[in-house]
Amino acid sequence: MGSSPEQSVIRVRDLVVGFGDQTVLDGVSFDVRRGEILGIVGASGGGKSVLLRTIIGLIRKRRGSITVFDMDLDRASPQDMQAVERRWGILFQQGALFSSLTAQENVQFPMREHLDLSMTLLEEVSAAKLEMVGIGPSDARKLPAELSGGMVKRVALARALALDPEIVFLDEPTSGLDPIAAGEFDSLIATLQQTLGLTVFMVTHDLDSLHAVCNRIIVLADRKIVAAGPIAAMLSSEHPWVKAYFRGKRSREGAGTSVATH
Ligand SMILES: Nc1ncnc2c1ncn2[C@@H]1O[C@H](COP(=O)(O)OP(=O)(O)OP(=O)(O)O)[C@@H](O)[C@H]1O
Repeated sequence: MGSSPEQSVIRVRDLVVGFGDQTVLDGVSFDVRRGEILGIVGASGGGKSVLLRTIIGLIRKRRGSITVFDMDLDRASPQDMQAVERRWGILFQQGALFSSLTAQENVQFPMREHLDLSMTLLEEVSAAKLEMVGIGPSDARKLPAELSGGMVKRVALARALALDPEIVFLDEPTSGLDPIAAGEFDSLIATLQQTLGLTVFMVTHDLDSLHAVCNRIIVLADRKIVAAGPIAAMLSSEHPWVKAYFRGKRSREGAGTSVATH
């Protein structure tokens, strides 16, 4: 097929993923546009993480195509794949830092693997990445176990940004954070997206994140995409799950509060 519009950095078409008898995603198609923050929501166990992990190649799909930076991943050679992987960063659900390495060493890890930097430069660049996410020099020397949950997420984000990626994949980045820390993390993501021009693919349950930072939202239900669009489209959707999620009792609407961003 011909090439896609330039601004689509990820193109997923007719994706089918399953395990044994279970079909988790059944004919999912969507685009991620350059520079947007796309939120993925859906019921617990509905396949959000599976979708993320399939795109990055950790889960094998049954059918469909995934194109990243105009490269059909099925046709990518190992070298092509390596080149694509260098252009994305990933923040896994629990942060997934190496427990025996300090925060700064964790950030240096992908740099050591992919870049040929002197020790001095490695120190400087990793310190700058940590600074960017609000981690100062004394915390940079701590092990993950000595950091708070919010700090671990920040360090994991710095590590995801280590190679200056164009896309970052975030799997529930604010889960486990108190509302203030979650709000700070959201602001950080929005700021980084604006200053670095990142494209962000974010799996989340966090309604505040969806309201505050996502340009567009995709809703997964019954193995398919049942709604896609900005928050306004979610608030006016009549799909039962979308309605319950965005306008139900636990939503801002349901709680009777006005929509405010911070
Ligand atoms: N490696 C695997 N092997 C077998 N089944 C799996 C595997 N990974 C995920 N699943 C199944 O796929 C389904 C979707 O899981 P997934 O983790 O994507 O849900 P989710 O939408 O991210 O949920 P949550 O919001 O609770 O994190 C679940 O039924 C899960 O048990």
